[in-house]
Amino acid sequence: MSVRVVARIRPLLKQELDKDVIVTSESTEGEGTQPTIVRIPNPKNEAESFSFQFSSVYEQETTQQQVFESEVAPTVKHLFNGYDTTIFSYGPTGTGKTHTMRGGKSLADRGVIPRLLSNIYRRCRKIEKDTSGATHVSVTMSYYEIYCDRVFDLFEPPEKRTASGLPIRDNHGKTVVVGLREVPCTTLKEFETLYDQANINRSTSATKLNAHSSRSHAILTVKITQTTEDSVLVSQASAIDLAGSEDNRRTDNNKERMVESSAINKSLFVLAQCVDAISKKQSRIPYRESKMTRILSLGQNNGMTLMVLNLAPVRSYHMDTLSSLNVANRTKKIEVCEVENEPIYRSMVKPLATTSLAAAGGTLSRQPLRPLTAANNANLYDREGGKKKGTEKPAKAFAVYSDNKQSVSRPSNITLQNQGVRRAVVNAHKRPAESSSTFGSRPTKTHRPAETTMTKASIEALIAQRIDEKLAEKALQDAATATPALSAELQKRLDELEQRIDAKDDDGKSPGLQFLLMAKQHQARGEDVSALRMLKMASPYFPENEKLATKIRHLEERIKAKKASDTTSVPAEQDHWKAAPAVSSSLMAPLNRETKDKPKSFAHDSEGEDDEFAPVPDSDNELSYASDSSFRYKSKASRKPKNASKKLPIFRDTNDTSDSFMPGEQTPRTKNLLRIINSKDVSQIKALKGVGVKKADAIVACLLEMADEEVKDLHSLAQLNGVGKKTVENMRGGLLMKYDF
Ligand SMILES: Nc1ncnc2c1ncn2[C@@H]1O[C@H](COP(=O)(O)OP(=O)(O)OP(=O)(O)O)[C@@H](O)[C@H]1O
Repeated sequence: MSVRVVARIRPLLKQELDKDVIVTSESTEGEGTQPTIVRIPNPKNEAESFSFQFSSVYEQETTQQQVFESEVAPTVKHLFNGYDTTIFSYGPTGTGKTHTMRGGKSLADRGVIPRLLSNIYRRCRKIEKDTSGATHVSVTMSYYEIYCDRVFDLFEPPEKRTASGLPIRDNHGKTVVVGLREVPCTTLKEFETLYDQANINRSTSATKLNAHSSRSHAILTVKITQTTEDSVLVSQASAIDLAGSEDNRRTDNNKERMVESSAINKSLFVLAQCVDAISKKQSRIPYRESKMTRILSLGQNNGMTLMVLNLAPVRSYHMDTLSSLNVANRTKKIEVCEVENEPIYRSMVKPLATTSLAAAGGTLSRQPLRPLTAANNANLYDREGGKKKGTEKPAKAFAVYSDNKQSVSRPSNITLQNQGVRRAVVNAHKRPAESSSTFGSRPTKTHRPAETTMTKASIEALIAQRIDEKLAEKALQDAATATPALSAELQKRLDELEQRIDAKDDDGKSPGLQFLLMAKQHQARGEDVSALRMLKMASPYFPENEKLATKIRHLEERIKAKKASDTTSVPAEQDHWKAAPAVSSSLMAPLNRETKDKPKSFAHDSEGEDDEFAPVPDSDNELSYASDSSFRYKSKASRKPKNASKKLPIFRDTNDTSDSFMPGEQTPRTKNLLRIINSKDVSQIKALKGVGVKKADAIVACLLEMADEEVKDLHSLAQLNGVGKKTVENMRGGLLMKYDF
């Protein structure tokens, strides 16, 4: 299933005015229903607006309790059934991330974390009571921050910190923080004391944009261990309060804050890159470029993931809000494996490892994945407030044993990294049950629950094997369609640099090197504007470094020269972090324009800031990181429709002789229709003539399957499942003629 993304718009702060509110919510199902759309004006043309659809949108007046009850409480049941959950808040500085996660001191103000713990303890007591003490539930937690790309244990007082922080390591595909304390915590009261104390240790400072700005990402991991006479089940909840992105043109940050801010922005920038790379199924996901992304492992982590996108409603956040909406919009497309942790039978418990797991949490290694369970649970996250059919924990499909993992050679042509499904496949291959060489590696009969028979086990093993085969097939297909990797030579150089950085990292010597690495990577891909940004972020770490200053100067000059020579198309390279909204520009907004606006123009019209935010692309696809040219808005005239055919001018209006399938000959009406389709926004698409909810859903499903492909012309549109020529004519006919100028 995908990451669930919800947006929360915070109320106005004292100094903010009603007249400056630009972010609003809407519901698709009519008045009184839960909004799902965030609407915000196009900064280039306020007569237009962009809409972004999420699973839920919480308006200004939403209480802490409402957010918790709707989003987090339903996950607790699954947590106790053995599923891991990750909840993280994301958004610009001062938008309410800490308020959402931690909240205030009063009962009503308590945020997601204290409420979650309160819920967990209540459930612990209930389980113990219901089983008359036969099940014992223990809760332990770790809490740490990533400050300037260094990891610090928040349960340790600051004076005990080493300058370089705690090292992180990869451990069988999981990121672990070495030496992190894992503290038992038996009551809510104990938790509150610990948590409050730890939060004092967290790095916060006053900035111009937030009097109590978090200067670090904070990760709380709660591990729940349910022990019965013969089994141990471990699951964990991770709650992550990310630091907010900062536009340093607005912060007036001093040098110290600037260094923090660079580190925050860099890690969030990498997160945005990871999100983009995952959603484009690229073979290289840049997780390693920041500790936060290594730990968060979006798309790699199993279990349920909830992203709360925090937004400020006012104009001063306009660009930051758009950037965050854009990233969140991509995040919702990330698929995560929903895998249930399996109980470990007590006779099989292994000795505890010496390191604490970070994102993986805990000292027990996770059990082998169970593809069948994962498949069964695809719809587990019940959002409709009740039990969905089939959302109950599925009956165990086959007996569960904690065997020693066997090393099985990986299929050579499957990329193992970064793909939840692929990892599931590989892990599945490690499952002893699936080994074709009988069940010899299974525990001996004395280790098994008495009621399990060999026949049943073999049937289950067969079923599991078939499922694994199917998953392997899918992984192979994915691998085949993945974007080609960087050249081997370039990749090698980047890897070497990464290793050097890793080595220095542990000494805490040079986080600035990481910016340089990223600058190099961007330059290698020809992304000069992003490279420049990275070099500038690196510069506080290398004050008075002439070479770096010269490099920055040269790059600036090159970008300027490029702009000058490129006046027809829009030369602005999209900065990933500041990326302009790639989504659904509103259908209604252009239609509602009262002024005689020209059709939306993406022409580059100014220097400076606009460079970063300038043009609003028609779709996600144009926000590619692949090359400089991919950041440009190609004039539509220069686009080659995929299946262009000169012989098919079938969708011409009688008054429109120019519209055909040839590049450059589409009328504004056709362009508008394609823009609406490519927005993948169900609410817009269903508003087209002759398209209902069902058809709109089918179209969006088709588009999602096409991954990065856009529908480039009417002919391609007519090829989509359930569309056809007539529907296209209807859709197009229903759009106002005023676009045909
Ligand atoms: N839903 C809300 N209701 C009331 N006040 C809120 C709400 N959300 C945020 N605030 C207030 O807005 C201010 C900024 O919130 P907060 O510190 O949580 O932002 P943040 O996103 O965590 O910022 P940073 O990234 O700088 O840490 C605080 O004064 C907070 O109390």
